[in-house]
Amino acid sequence: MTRARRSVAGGRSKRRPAVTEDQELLDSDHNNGAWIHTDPWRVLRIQAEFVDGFGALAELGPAISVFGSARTDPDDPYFQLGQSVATGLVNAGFAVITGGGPGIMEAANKGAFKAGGVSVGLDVELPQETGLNDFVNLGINFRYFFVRKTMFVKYSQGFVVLPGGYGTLDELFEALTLVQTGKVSASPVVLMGVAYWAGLFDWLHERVAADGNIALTDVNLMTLTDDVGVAVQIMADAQSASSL
Ligand SMILES: C/C(=C\CNc1ncnc2c1ncn2[C@@H]1O[C@H](COP(=O)(O)O)[C@@H](O)[C@H]1O)CO
Repeated sequence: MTRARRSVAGGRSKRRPAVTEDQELLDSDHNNGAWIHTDPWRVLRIQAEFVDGFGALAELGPAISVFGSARTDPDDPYFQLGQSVATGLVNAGFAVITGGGPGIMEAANKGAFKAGGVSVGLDVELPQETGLNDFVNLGINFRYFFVRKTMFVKYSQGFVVLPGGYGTLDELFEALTLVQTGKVSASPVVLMGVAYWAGLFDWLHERVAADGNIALTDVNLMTLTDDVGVAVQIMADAQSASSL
């Protein structure tokens, strides 16, 4: 499979930025108030990222986003799980979308790539940026986190979430919030790594739902499984149901 690597931001160097574009936008005291003049123009750059992202992904077809830790080693069992579920998703006719970085992202891209599928990496400018992993065949570089997050949601029909930290939790809860509030049509969310997620799942049941802050149906937006076949079948069933 040929590799199409695109940079939404254009020919940026691979040097680590001292200050990222997100930081310049979000730190309001940055640049001694120069933002008063630069932010209105920054909107055009943000707009261009949306345009380029939409252009690159418009014809992707059915796809599943796989989220998980950037720090998982290739010899970790969760790396193997991420690779296997991505292979299963490709065999079921899905493209696989990740953040394009190391760890679980690389595992999922590897599984998709080696299965001959479309392996998307949505990379983002970070101070500790590592660049796209070697198993991405449709790669896009974003400067703005929120633009990139829009792409995960807009071009995925479901989400598979493996163990991870704040980044993964942010992506998981964004997907859940959008489904819960009806901002996107019901999309399956599968958590893989039952031992890892069980504590969170129990807390959501026993504390968050019990206190009335979410409904039990909100907890049930997620399925916990370690079984690749089950995860893939959930995505395939949802896809068939949505195309009826
Ligand atoms: C931390 C290291 C590299 C970071 N590189 C990343 N590249 C692309 N996407 C990333 C990166 N780090 C986080 N993400 C996104 O968040 C999720 C993982 O975050 P977590 O905090 O590690 O759980 C992941 O799904 C990405 O979308 C050097 O090791």
